[in-house]
Amino acid sequence: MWRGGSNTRTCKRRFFSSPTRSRHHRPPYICRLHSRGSQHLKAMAEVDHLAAERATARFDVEEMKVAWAGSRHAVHVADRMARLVASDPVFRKDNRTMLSRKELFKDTLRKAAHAWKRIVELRLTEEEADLLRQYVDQPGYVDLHWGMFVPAIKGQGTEEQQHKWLPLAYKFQIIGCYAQTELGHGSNVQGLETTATFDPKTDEFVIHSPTLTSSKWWPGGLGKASTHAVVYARLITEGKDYGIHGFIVQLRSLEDHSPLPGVTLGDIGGKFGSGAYNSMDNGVLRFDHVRIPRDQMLMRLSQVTREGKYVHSNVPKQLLYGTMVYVRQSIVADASKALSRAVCIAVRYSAVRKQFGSQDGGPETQVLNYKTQQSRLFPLLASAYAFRFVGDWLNWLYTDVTQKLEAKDFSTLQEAHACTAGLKAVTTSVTADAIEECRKLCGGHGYLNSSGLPELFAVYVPACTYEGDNVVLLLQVARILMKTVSQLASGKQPVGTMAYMGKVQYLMQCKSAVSSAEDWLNPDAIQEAFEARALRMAVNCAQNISQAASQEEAAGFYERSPDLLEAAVAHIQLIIVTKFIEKVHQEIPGHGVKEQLQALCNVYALYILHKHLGDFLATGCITPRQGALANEQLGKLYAQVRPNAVALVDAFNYTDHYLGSVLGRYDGDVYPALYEEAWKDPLNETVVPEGYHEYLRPLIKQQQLKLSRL
Ligand SMILES: CCCCCCCCCC/C=C\CCCCC/C=C/C(=O)SCCNC(=O)CCNC(=O)[C@H](O)C(C)(C)COP(=O)(O)OP(=O)(O)OC[C@H]1O[C@@H](n2cnc3c(N)ncnc32)[C@H](O)[C@@H]1OP(=O)(O)O
Ligand SMILES: Cc1cc2nc3c(=O)[nH]c(=O)nc-3n(C[C@H](O)[C@H](O)[C@H](O)COP(=O)(O)OP(=O)(O)OC[C@H]3O[C@@H](n4cnc5c(N)ncnc54)[C@H](O)[C@@H]3O)c2cc1C
Repeated sequence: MWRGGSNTRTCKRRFFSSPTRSRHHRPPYICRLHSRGSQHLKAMAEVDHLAAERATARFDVEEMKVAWAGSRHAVHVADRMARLVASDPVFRKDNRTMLSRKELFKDTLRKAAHAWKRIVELRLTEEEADLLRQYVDQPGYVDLHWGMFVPAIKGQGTEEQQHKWLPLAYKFQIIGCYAQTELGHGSNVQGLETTATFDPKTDEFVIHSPTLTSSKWWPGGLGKASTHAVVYARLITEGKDYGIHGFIVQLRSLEDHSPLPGVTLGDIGGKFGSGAYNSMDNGVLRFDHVRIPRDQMLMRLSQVTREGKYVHSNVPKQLLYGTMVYVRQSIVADASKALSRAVCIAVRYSAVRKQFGSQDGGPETQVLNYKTQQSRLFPLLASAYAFRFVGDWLNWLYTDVTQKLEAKDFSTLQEAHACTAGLKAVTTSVTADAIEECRKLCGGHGYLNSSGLPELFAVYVPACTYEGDNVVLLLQVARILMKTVSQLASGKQPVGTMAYMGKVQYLMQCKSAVSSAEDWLNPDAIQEAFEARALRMAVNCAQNISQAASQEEAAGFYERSPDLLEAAVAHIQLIIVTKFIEKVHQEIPGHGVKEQLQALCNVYALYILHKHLGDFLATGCITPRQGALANEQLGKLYAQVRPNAVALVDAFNYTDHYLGSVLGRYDGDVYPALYEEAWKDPLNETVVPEGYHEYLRPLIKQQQLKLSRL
């Protein structure tokens, strides 16, 4: 083993004591490896430091890959696309955090262009192309082009409008973004100020930014790349303000990319962290009476006639928010990806890392064997699987609602809104916190950029804000919960994910029958406790709001909003638990796969129960003794997960390129990688740093002079 410390220390001392080394030297450890020839390096690379961990797995990893990806086909396609990206030098990303903003942005343009070239050359399907872009793993204008601009036209454009604009977008003859948020308003969409005033004389809309706060602010891809935008503005015709509507507006010349007359635009500046979301050109945009033809108003939901008459189709006006619902749904699926990446890094590294516990010169303890490490890490592993399955279900729900909308059935619109908003809020908040927890689980090395975790955190954390601030979205769920509770008295039966509220008589007074730790393995016991908790919290809020008799209902809601948030979270956690339980009830092929998922499902549910024990106790759903039994069972489940942990993260099937982490390497050969990575830092290009002669030497000399005078 290379870790015969003394050699390394000698090399290091010699290296640091040599002031005359040339630029781009290699560190002595690496030289030593090279002097032994590439054969030795190859042998080193082939060592699987995690082989022993993989050997203890009690299930078929290949079949778990299928369960995770959704189908054998999905595993196969994802595998092909991940390898295609990993083997292409243009998609290199290990230097990303060292690039300046300008270099990073150019690198993003280059990657996007190259990805498109490969998609066309290889005639990739839409599914393959989406995966390829995902594995390129660098936020950029294409995300908004495909993710919001195209869906906005599809969802809100008429057939003629789709016919005109979509082929241009599909072939990248135009590049589009989604320009909704303004400097003064993001959450409050109805408060947007940009105006689109119809001029019947010319059959045009005049798009204008009347105030500083009406400047569009944040849209991704707007700053530097987009030629067009779907702009949300207040529609004014015949002197009347009809509220927010979408318009397709050209922003830049298709010849030289310069802004069109009346358009002022640019990038809004650097963002949190190195690399990360700085590859995206989030932009600012102002209009000075910019004219567009009337037929560039997205007219599927409402129209303005040639004469300037406003006509609203007989559909709910909230369909205007359809693009946001679509993206919120995809963000839930993305949460499981980001979370599983972080967990994969932390689990593999925790199996490699050893601290303390050596007896008689024997090996030290793998940190993964510490119960505290397990109790912090395994719930996150379980959450990654939970979010994956609830994401699949949400995708089904979204497709189902879309089909119903096509048939003018709007009955499930509220359910789609509540589920997408609530699940987006809970999964992104948990994932952002979990990435940070994984960083801590990796100790000091987790703080290095080369661990991949700082960048993953920085790129992920805005997910708690974009597509709806999580608190604002949870309050939407709470409002729907309150509406549902208020309708119970009239005998209206709740449907979909609210259906459990129909069992109000039972759930308000039921007592958990759990009397041993093993009883908590019964899914019915879990389901009942979660349903009772969620319902009782919602009913308590409703009672508190109505008891504030002197107040208007809205004022009561406002007063009680912190409690309402918690009630909304309880409802969403119930959905996640329910969908996980439903998943493990299905037939799942593969030796031991179902058993592992069952264990993870129980970990997820009992961890939430333990974490929110106060809710369960305060609402009287369980007793303190039952709470303690749940915790006892949780400990047993962690022991069950332990031998399978590495294989459970292998099942995510991530390439080392996609993970982008020296700590999460598949082969677990962490230390040489960490060591080599350090030398790549630009600061190590010279042994004596720039600035030495200007600042360090004079300081040291001055101090020496002072001392010599004493
Ligand atoms: C290392 C590198 C790794 C890289 C990879 C890491 C992974 C990264 C993953 C990336 C994934 C995706 C990338 C995405 C890019 C993000 C780009 C971001 C884009 C944006 O942010 S776009 C802007 C989004 N803006 C918002 O979300 C605004 C939020 N506000 C609102 O939605 C609304 O204003 C509101 C809902 C809060 C309030 O609306 P309002 O009209 O005022 O009405 P209310 O009075 O509250 O409600 C009225 C009724 O309408 C119902 N309602 C509200 N919304 C909807 C809806 N969407 N659908 C259906 N019904 C709705 C509401 O329930 C009320 O009903 P009621 O009258 O009570 O019956
Ligand atoms: C990285 C990134 C990319 C983005 N991309 C786009 C894009 O492509 N296109 C686009 O149009 N927009 C985009 N946005 C904007 C984004 O959608 C908004 O920032 C988001 O919707 C939040 O709105 P806000 O900034 O107005 O927050 P605010 O609403 O100002 O939030 C500030 C605080 O007020 C609280 N708050 C607000 N309202 C309430 C309430 N009613 N009750 C209780 N608390 C409340 C919030 O919880 C938060 O704590 C992006 C944002 C980011 C960060």
